[in-house]
Amino acid sequence: MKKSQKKEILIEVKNVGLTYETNTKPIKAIENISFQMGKGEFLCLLGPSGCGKSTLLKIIAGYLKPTIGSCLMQGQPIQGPDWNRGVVFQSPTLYPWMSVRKNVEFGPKMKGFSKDKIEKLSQYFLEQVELSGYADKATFELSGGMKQRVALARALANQPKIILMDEPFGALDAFTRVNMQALIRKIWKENHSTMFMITHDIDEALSLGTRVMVMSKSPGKIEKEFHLDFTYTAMKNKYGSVEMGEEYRKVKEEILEFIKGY
Ligand SMILES: Nc1ncnc2c1ncn2[C@@H]1O[C@H](COP(=O)(O)OP(=O)(O)OP(=O)(O)O)[C@@H](O)[C@H]1O
Repeated sequence: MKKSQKKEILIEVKNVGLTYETNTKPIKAIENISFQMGKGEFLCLLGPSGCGKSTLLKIIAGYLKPTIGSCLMQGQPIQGPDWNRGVVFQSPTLYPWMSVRKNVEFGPKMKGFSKDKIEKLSQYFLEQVELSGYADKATFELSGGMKQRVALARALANQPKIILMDEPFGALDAFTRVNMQALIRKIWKENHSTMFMITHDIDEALSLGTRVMVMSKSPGKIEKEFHLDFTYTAMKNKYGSVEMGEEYRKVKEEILEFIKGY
């Protein structure tokens, strides 16, 4: 794509704010958030605990309605959850009574696809998350990292236009986490996906995101934004790791400096 060509806008968040009504006092979680997401972007969202990251993700997913402002997908208001947006949470919510394969096939089945298409989809995405050999296992037989890969395959099999991930690797050990990062980068590249990911890990954000946004403490607002290409250099690297050069250190320090203020 030529640089002068504009990317197709997938998500538009316009002056969004959300206040939770509680039994005691209202809690203003986020306010005045506006941004657009283009097709193919990998956006990572960082911010201090409680600043409203999950609230924003749930609004984009369609689980919550903003108190003020609007959220659009391809120009249409987001009215509720739908197949266009796949969601992956920190703790994979799999159906424990179903096999790995059945978990992945659940969405395509609900969409009424033919048996042949359902099988093709589950086979393809189980291969992508490197779990073909575990298709007939029960999900309780899997490790945490494997369960998260099933959750990812299940979200991908619904062929959403965007995947929203809330701290997807937060519960995993450091080794598994690094492998999952390489896997998600590969999936993003191979499928030309659009990704929105919440993380607490600055290195994770910098090494995956083509764009990183940093939020301030509650009520959360977007305070900083970076357009990055470290993830592309990691793809070229034999070991799939990012070169932490001068530019990387500069961005990381700027984010650390900002977060230290909270
Ligand atoms: N259902 C709810 N009812 C009332 N308040 C809520 C609800 N969900 C979240 N909050 C409050 O809204 C604010 C933002 O919460 P949110 O979970 O969006 O933040 P977060 O940045 O994702 O946090 P963390 O990084 O710790 O997961 C917090 O003050 C939280 O206590």
